[in-house]
Amino acid sequence: EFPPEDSGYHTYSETLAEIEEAATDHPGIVDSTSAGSSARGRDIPVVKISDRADVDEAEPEVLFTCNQHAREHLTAEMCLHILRRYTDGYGSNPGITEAVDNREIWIIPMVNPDGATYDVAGADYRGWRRNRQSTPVDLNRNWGYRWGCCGGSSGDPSQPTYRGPAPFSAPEIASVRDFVESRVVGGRQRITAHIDFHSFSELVLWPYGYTTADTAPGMTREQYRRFAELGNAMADTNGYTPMQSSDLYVTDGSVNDWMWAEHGILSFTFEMYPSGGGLDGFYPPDEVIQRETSRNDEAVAMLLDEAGN
Ligand SMILES: CC(C)C[C@H](NS(N)(=O)=O)C(=O)O
Ligand SMILES: [Ca+2]
Ligand SMILES: [Ca+2]
Ligand SMILES: [Ca+2]
Ligand SMILES: [Zn+2]
Repeated sequence: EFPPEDSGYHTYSETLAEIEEAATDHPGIVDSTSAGSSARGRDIPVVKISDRADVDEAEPEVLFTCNQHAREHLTAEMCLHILRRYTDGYGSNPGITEAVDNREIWIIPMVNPDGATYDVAGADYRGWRRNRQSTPVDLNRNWGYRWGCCGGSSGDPSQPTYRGPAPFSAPEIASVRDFVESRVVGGRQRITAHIDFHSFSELVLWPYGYTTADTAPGMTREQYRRFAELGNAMADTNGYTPMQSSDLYVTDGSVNDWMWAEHGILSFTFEMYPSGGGLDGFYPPDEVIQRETSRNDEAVAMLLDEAGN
C-alpha cells in the first residue's frame, strides 16, 4: 500500500477497479482485455477506447504502456489519466470525441504489476526497478531487438539493468509482445504509434537506443527526421527535453527499438516529472499527479493525430 500522504497513487487492485469503473460507466467506448500474466500470476490488463469498442474497425491504433519499471508509479497514473480523459471527455470535448471516433486507443497501465506492488509492500518505498521473477529482470532491457548487443544492459543477474537470460524471458514482456503481435491483422500491424511512460527527467526520447548513430538498418534519414520532428513538437507542448534515446545513454533490448524495428510503430519514451533530484525523484508527492499527468495532454493528442498519417 502507499503511505497515507500518498494515497492518491493507485495500487494494482485500485488500478483494476479504475478499469472496471471506466468499462461500466462507458460501455460503448471501452473494452477491457488482458495481455497475459505476470511472473507472480497477476493479470496484465489492456484497455481499449474507441467508438464501437467491441468491434475491430479499420482505424489507426495507438498504444500507451506504463510502469515497466516498478518504482515509476507516476507513469501508472499517466495511463489512468489517459483512460479517464478519453472516456469522461467523450461527447463533450470535440478533440477527444474526434480521437475516440477515429482511432483505437490501447492502454496498458501496469506492465509490471508484481514490481509495482513489491515496491510499496514494505514500511518504506523500496526503490525497486525490475520485475519479481526469482532472478529479477529489467523489463526495458528484455525486448528482442538487438537484445544485449551493445553494452546497454547487464548480463549480471545482480545488476538493476539485468537483461534476463534471453529476449522475452520475462513473462510480462512476452505478454505485451504477444498483444502487439496480435494487432497484425490481414498482414499489417494496425498500431502505428506508441508512448512508453517512465520517470524521471522530463524527456521525450525516440529510437534507436542501441546505437548513437541517427541512422542504422531499419532507420533511414527521413524516418529519423520524422521521429525528431514529432518528438520536438511534443516536447514543445510539455516542456520536456527532446533527444534520441541513446543521447541519454545507450540501451539495448528497450521497448522503443523493438516497436519500431520489428513493427514500424512510431515509438517514444516519455520520462516524466521531476527534471532532476536524487532517488526521491521516483516518489513525487501525490499532490502533483493531476498537474504532471495533464501536462502531457497536448502531446498525447498530437500523437493520436499523427497516428493517422
Ligand atoms: C528509455 C531509456 C533510455 C531510459 C530509462 N530510464 S529509467 N526510466 O529507467 O530511469 C531506462 O533506463 O530504461
Ligand atoms: Ca499527499
Ligand atoms: Ca472504433
Ligand atoms: Ca482496428
Ligand atoms: Zn523507467
